[in-house]
Amino acid sequence: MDTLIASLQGKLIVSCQAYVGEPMRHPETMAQVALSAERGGAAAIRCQGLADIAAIKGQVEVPVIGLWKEGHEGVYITPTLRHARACIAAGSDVVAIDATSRPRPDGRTFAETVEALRGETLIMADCSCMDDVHRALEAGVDIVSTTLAGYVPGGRAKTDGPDLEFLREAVAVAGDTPVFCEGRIHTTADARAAIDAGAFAIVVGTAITHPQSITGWFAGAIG
Ligand SMILES: CC(=O)N[C@H](C=O)[C@@H](O)[C@H](O)[C@H](O)COP(=O)(O)O
Repeated sequence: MDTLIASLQGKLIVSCQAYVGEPMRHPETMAQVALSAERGGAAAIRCQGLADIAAIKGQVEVPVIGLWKEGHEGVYITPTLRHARACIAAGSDVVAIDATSRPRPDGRTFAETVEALRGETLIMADCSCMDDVHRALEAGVDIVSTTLAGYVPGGRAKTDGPDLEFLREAVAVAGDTPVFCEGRIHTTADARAAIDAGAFAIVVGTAITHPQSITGWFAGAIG
Protein backbone atom coordinates (compact mmCIF):
# COMPACT_ATOMS: atom_id res chain seq x y z
CA MET A 1 0.00 0.00 0.00
CA ASP A 2 1.14 3.51 -0.78
CA THR A 3 2.68 5.18 2.27
CA LEU A 4 0.43 8.22 1.94
CA ILE A 5 -2.65 6.01 2.14
CA ALA A 6 -1.15 3.94 4.96
CA SER A 7 -0.75 7.16 6.95
CA LEU A 8 -4.53 7.62 6.92
CA GLN A 9 -5.41 4.35 8.63
CA GLY A 10 -7.89 4.91 11.47
CA LYS A 11 -7.83 8.64 10.85
CA LEU A 12 -10.23 11.52 10.21
CA ILE A 13 -10.24 13.28 6.85
CA VAL A 14 -12.09 16.57 6.66
CA SER A 15 -13.95 17.65 3.54
CA CYS A 16 -13.87 21.43 3.08
CA GLN A 17 -16.41 22.50 0.48
CA ALA A 18 -18.68 25.48 -0.03
CA TYR A 19 -21.34 25.28 -2.70
CA VAL A 20 -22.27 27.60 -5.56
CA GLY A 21 -23.70 30.88 -4.29
CA GLU A 22 -22.69 30.34 -0.66
CA PRO A 23 -20.91 33.03 1.36
CA MET A 24 -17.90 30.83 2.14
CA ARG A 25 -17.24 29.86 -1.48
CA HIS A 26 -13.82 31.41 -1.78
CA PRO A 27 -10.46 29.60 -2.00
CA GLU A 28 -8.88 31.67 0.78
CA THR A 29 -11.81 30.95 3.07
CA MET A 30 -11.63 27.23 2.32
CA ALA A 31 -7.88 27.28 2.93
CA GLN A 32 -8.49 28.85 6.34
CA VAL A 33 -11.12 26.21 7.11
CA ALA A 34 -8.73 23.47 5.97
CA LEU A 35 -5.89 24.82 8.12
CA SER A 36 -8.25 24.90 11.12
CA ALA A 37 -9.22 21.29 10.42
CA GLU A 38 -5.56 20.30 10.19
CA ARG A 39 -4.86 21.96 13.55
CA GLY A 40 -7.82 20.03 14.98
CA GLY A 41 -6.35 16.73 13.89
CA ALA A 42 -7.45 16.07 10.33
CA ALA A 43 -5.05 13.63 8.70
CA ALA A 44 -5.99 14.79 5.20
CA ILE A 45 -8.22 17.35 3.54
CA ARG A 46 -10.74 16.61 0.80
CA CYS A 47 -11.66 19.62 -1.31
CA GLN A 48 -13.37 20.69 -4.51
CA GLY A 49 -12.37 22.90 -7.41
CA LEU A 50 -8.99 23.79 -8.84
CA ALA A 51 -8.63 27.11 -7.02
CA ASP A 52 -9.54 25.56 -3.66
CA ILE A 53 -7.17 22.62 -4.21
CA ALA A 54 -4.29 24.98 -4.99
CA ALA A 55 -5.06 27.33 -2.10
CA ILE A 56 -5.42 24.49 0.40
CA LYS A 57 -2.32 22.70 -0.85
CA GLY A 58 -0.44 25.92 -0.18
CA GLN A 59 -1.65 26.04 3.43
CA VAL A 60 -1.68 22.55 4.88
CA GLU A 61 1.01 19.92 5.37
CA VAL A 62 -1.36 16.94 5.27
CA PRO A 63 -2.31 15.21 2.00
CA VAL A 64 -4.99 16.75 -0.20
CA ILE A 65 -7.72 14.71 -1.85
CA GLY A 66 -8.92 16.81 -4.76
CA LEU A 67 -11.99 16.64 -6.93
CA TRP A 68 -13.66 18.91 -9.44
CA LYS A 69 -17.43 19.03 -9.39
CA GLU A 70 -19.17 20.09 -12.55
CA GLY A 71 -22.97 20.12 -12.82
CA HIS A 72 -25.46 18.56 -10.41
CA GLU A 73 -26.88 15.62 -12.28
CA GLY A 74 -25.34 12.40 -13.51
CA VAL A 75 -21.58 12.19 -13.07
CA TYR A 76 -20.49 15.46 -11.47
CA ILE A 77 -17.54 14.47 -9.26
CA THR A 78 -14.46 14.71 -11.50
CA PRO A 79 -16.48 13.61 -14.54
CA THR A 80 -13.71 13.30 -17.13
CA LEU A 81 -10.03 12.49 -17.55
CA ARG A 82 -9.40 16.18 -18.23
CA HIS A 83 -10.97 17.12 -14.88
CA ALA A 84 -8.84 14.51 -13.10
CA ARG A 85 -5.60 15.71 -14.70
CA ALA A 86 -6.46 19.30 -13.81
CA CYS A 87 -6.93 18.22 -10.17
CA ILE A 88 -3.47 16.65 -10.25
CA ALA A 89 -1.97 19.80 -11.77
CA ALA A 90 -3.64 21.91 -9.06
CA GLY A 91 -1.80 19.91 -6.39
CA SER A 92 -3.98 16.95 -5.42
CA ASP A 93 -2.17 14.01 -3.84
CA VAL A 94 -5.22 11.83 -4.43
CA VAL A 95 -7.99 12.44 -6.97
CA ALA A 96 -11.57 11.48 -6.13
CA ILE A 97 -13.65 10.27 -9.08
CA ASP A 98 -17.29 9.16 -9.46
CA ALA A 99 -17.13 5.37 -9.88
CA THR A 100 -20.69 4.82 -11.11
CA SER A 101 -21.48 3.31 -14.49
CA ARG A 102 -23.40 6.39 -15.62
CA PRO A 103 -22.27 7.97 -18.90
CA ARG A 104 -19.46 10.52 -18.70
CA PRO A 105 -19.20 13.67 -20.78
CA ASP A 106 -15.99 12.51 -22.52
CA GLY A 107 -17.40 9.08 -23.39
CA ARG A 108 -14.78 7.19 -21.34
CA THR A 109 -15.86 4.55 -18.86
CA PHE A 110 -14.69 4.69 -15.27
CA ALA A 111 -12.22 1.87 -15.95
CA GLU A 112 -10.79 3.67 -19.00
CA THR A 113 -10.39 6.83 -16.95
CA VAL A 114 -8.57 4.96 -14.18
CA GLU A 115 -6.35 3.19 -16.71
CA ALA A 116 -5.37 6.48 -18.36
CA LEU A 117 -4.42 7.91 -14.96
CA ARG A 118 -2.33 4.95 -13.83
CA GLY A 119 0.99 6.13 -12.50
CA GLU A 120 -0.12 9.78 -12.48
CA THR A 121 -1.99 9.87 -9.17
CA LEU A 122 -3.68 7.91 -6.42
CA ILE A 123 -7.38 7.37 -7.08
CA MET A 124 -10.26 7.41 -4.64
CA ALA A 125 -13.38 5.85 -6.13
CA ASP A 126 -16.59 7.53 -4.97
CA CYS A 127 -19.09 4.65 -4.93
CA SER A 128 -22.87 4.55 -4.59
CA CYS A 129 -23.50 0.80 -4.40
CA MET A 130 -21.80 -2.58 -4.46
CA ASP A 131 -21.70 -2.64 -8.27
CA ASP A 132 -19.58 0.49 -8.10
CA VAL A 133 -17.32 -1.08 -5.48
CA HIS A 134 -16.74 -4.14 -7.67
CA ARG A 135 -16.11 -1.90 -10.70
CA ALA A 136 -13.63 0.18 -8.73
CA LEU A 137 -11.76 -2.84 -7.39
CA GLU A 138 -11.55 -4.38 -10.86
CA ALA A 139 -10.21 -1.10 -12.21
CA GLY A 140 -7.48 -1.18 -9.57
CA VAL A 141 -8.22 1.99 -7.62
CA ASP A 142 -6.25 2.90 -4.50
CA ILE A 143 -9.22 3.73 -2.25
CA VAL A 144 -12.91 2.83 -2.29
CA SER A 145 -15.34 5.21 -0.59
CA THR A 146 -19.05 5.19 0.27
CA THR A 147 -19.37 8.84 -0.83
CA LEU A 148 -22.28 8.52 -3.25
CA ALA A 149 -24.53 6.12 -1.32
CA GLY A 150 -27.98 7.70 -1.15
CA TYR A 151 -27.22 10.24 -3.86
CA VAL A 152 -27.83 8.25 -7.03
CA PRO A 153 -31.43 8.14 -8.27
CA GLY A 154 -32.79 4.59 -8.10
CA GLY A 155 -29.82 3.51 -5.99
CA ARG A 156 -29.42 2.84 -2.29
CA ALA A 157 -31.82 4.65 0.01
CA LYS A 158 -30.40 7.65 1.82
CA THR A 159 -29.74 6.63 5.42
CA ASP A 160 -29.99 9.20 8.21
CA GLY A 161 -26.38 8.74 9.18
CA PRO A 162 -23.55 6.99 7.33
CA ASP A 163 -24.59 3.92 5.32
CA LEU A 164 -22.88 1.39 7.60
CA GLU A 165 -24.51 -1.60 5.91
CA PHE A 166 -22.95 -0.57 2.60
CA LEU A 167 -19.65 0.07 4.34
CA ARG A 168 -19.64 -3.42 5.86
CA GLU A 169 -20.47 -5.03 2.51
CA ALA A 170 -17.73 -3.06 0.78
CA VAL A 171 -15.15 -3.95 3.45
CA ALA A 172 -16.09 -7.63 3.09
CA VAL A 173 -15.08 -7.71 -0.59
CA ALA A 174 -12.32 -5.09 -0.74
CA GLY A 175 -9.44 -7.26 0.46
CA ASP A 176 -6.36 -5.06 0.88
CA THR A 177 -7.96 -2.01 -0.75
CA PRO A 178 -8.88 0.51 1.94
CA VAL A 179 -12.54 1.46 2.25
CA PHE A 180 -13.31 4.98 3.48
CA CYS A 181 -16.66 5.86 5.01
CA GLU A 182 -17.93 9.18 3.70
CA GLY A 183 -21.35 10.77 3.74
CA ARG A 184 -23.61 11.88 6.58
CA ILE A 185 -21.18 11.24 9.42
CA HIS A 186 -22.78 13.89 11.60
CA THR A 187 -21.78 12.97 15.14
CA THR A 188 -18.78 11.63 16.99
CA ALA A 189 -20.82 8.46 17.60
CA ASP A 190 -21.26 8.08 13.81
CA ALA A 191 -17.50 8.46 13.41
CA ARG A 192 -16.79 5.76 15.99
CA ALA A 193 -19.41 3.46 14.47
CA ALA A 194 -17.87 3.80 11.01
CA ILE A 195 -14.41 2.87 12.26
CA ASP A 196 -15.89 -0.02 14.27
CA ALA A 197 -17.69 -1.21 11.11
CA GLY A 198 -14.35 -1.53 9.34
CA ALA A 199 -13.72 1.84 7.71
CA PHE A 200 -10.02 2.35 6.99
CA ALA A 201 -10.59 6.08 7.47
CA ILE A 202 -13.58 8.40 7.68
CA VAL A 203 -14.38 11.58 5.77
CA VAL A 204 -16.49 14.23 7.49
CA GLY A 205 -17.63 17.33 5.63
CA THR A 206 -20.88 19.07 6.55
CA ALA A 207 -20.75 18.44 10.30
CA ILE A 208 -17.35 20.16 10.58
CA THR A 209 -17.10 22.64 7.72
CA HIS A 210 -20.58 23.73 6.69
CA PRO A 211 -21.90 26.23 9.26
CA GLN A 212 -25.01 26.94 7.24
CA SER A 213 -26.17 23.33 7.64
CA ILE A 214 -25.05 23.03 11.26
CA THR A 215 -26.89 26.23 12.16
CA GLY A 216 -29.96 24.83 10.46
CA TRP A 217 -29.76 21.66 12.57
CA PHE A 218 -29.71 23.69 15.80
CA ALA A 219 -32.35 26.15 14.65
CA GLY A 220 -34.56 23.26 13.57
CA ALA A 221 -34.14 21.49 16.90
CA ILE A 222 -35.71 24.37 18.82
CA GLY A 223 -37.94 25.89 16.14
C1 LIG B 1 -22.74 13.39 -2.58
C2 LIG B 1 -21.67 14.44 -2.77
O1 LIG B 1 -21.67 15.16 -3.74
N1 LIG B 1 -20.74 14.51 -1.78
C3 LIG B 1 -19.70 15.50 -1.81
C4 LIG B 1 -18.43 14.91 -2.15
O2 LIG B 1 -17.39 15.45 -2.22
C5 LIG B 1 -19.73 16.48 -0.68
O3 LIG B 1 -20.77 17.39 -0.96
C6 LIG B 1 -19.91 15.95 0.76
O4 LIG B 1 -19.93 17.06 1.61
C7 LIG B 1 -18.81 15.00 1.20
O5 LIG B 1 -19.00 13.76 0.54
C8 LIG B 1 -18.80 14.72 2.69
O6 LIG B 1 -20.03 14.25 3.13
P1 LIG B 1 -20.80 14.96 4.35
O7 LIG B 1 -20.89 16.42 4.00
O8 LIG B 1 -22.18 14.31 4.38
O9 LIG B 1 -20.02 14.70 5.61
